[in-house]
Amino acid sequence: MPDRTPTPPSAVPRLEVDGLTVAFGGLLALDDVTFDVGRGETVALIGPNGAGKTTVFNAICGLVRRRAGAIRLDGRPAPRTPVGLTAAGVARTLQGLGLFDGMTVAEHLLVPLSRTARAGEASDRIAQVLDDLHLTAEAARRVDELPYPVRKRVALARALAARPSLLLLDEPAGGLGSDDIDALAAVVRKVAADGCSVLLVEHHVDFVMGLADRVVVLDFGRVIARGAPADVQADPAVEAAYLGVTAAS
Ligand SMILES: Nc1ncnc2c1ncn2[C@@H]1O[C@H](COP(=O)(O)OP(=O)(O)OP(=O)(O)O)[C@@H](O)[C@H]1O
Repeated sequence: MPDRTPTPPSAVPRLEVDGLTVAFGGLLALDDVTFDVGRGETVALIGPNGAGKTTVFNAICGLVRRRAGAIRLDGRPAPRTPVGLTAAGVARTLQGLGLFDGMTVAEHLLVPLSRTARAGEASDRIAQVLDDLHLTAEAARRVDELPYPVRKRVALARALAARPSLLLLDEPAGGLGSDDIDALAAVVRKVAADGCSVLLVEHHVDFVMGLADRVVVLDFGRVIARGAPADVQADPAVEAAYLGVTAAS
């Protein structure tokens, strides 16, 4: 008898990247990359410069053409447009932050809410996110007047404003000091505890190992290791390709 037991919804990963292959001309930037992120899970994608981490994000967001492979959200093909991805609960931060000089902190948070939330709901949500990210005092400040660590918090706050259920974080700890990194880790832990899935690209090894439930290691576009942080850290192939380099630099 075939097993007709329906798969419980919680068993379907929030994000599946399945056999993802991306080429830029003759360069194979991603070669058959497969991993998933469960609900409320934090998965880190690490690897040396040029390994293909940002290209994974760009493929998930429909910004690069796939040569092969599938990307699924809750078991269904992921939308490939920004509007479709936002509607599907996906939010992303960028390495370059992507903030708009001249706009205030609060105005940045209004952007992702303007399509969906009613006015009262939007202002309540903005107040909540500003509070969560310790940005209330800066709400009316122009972002170009703020120091870099605060600008980074604004970029994260904007990504969180619409309550994403999948958050893609591109080097969130880059350029931050240890106090800001600890505060960031606390925010990400809370977001994940509330059920949001997090995919994290990051070079800061201590931050990754302390935060991620699982780690996927890329090198030259291929997955060379995956598993619990301690197992990945102890993997000789990872040491040779990445962590040894990081430790020495
Ligand atoms: N638009 C593009 N056109 C051509 N080559 C590209 C493009 N984007 C990325 N690449 C190349 O694809 C490879 C993977 O780049 P990617 O930026 O994804 O690496 P990464 O792991 O994110 O690196 P880093 O840690 O430095 O951000 C690199 O060799 C890069 O030069």
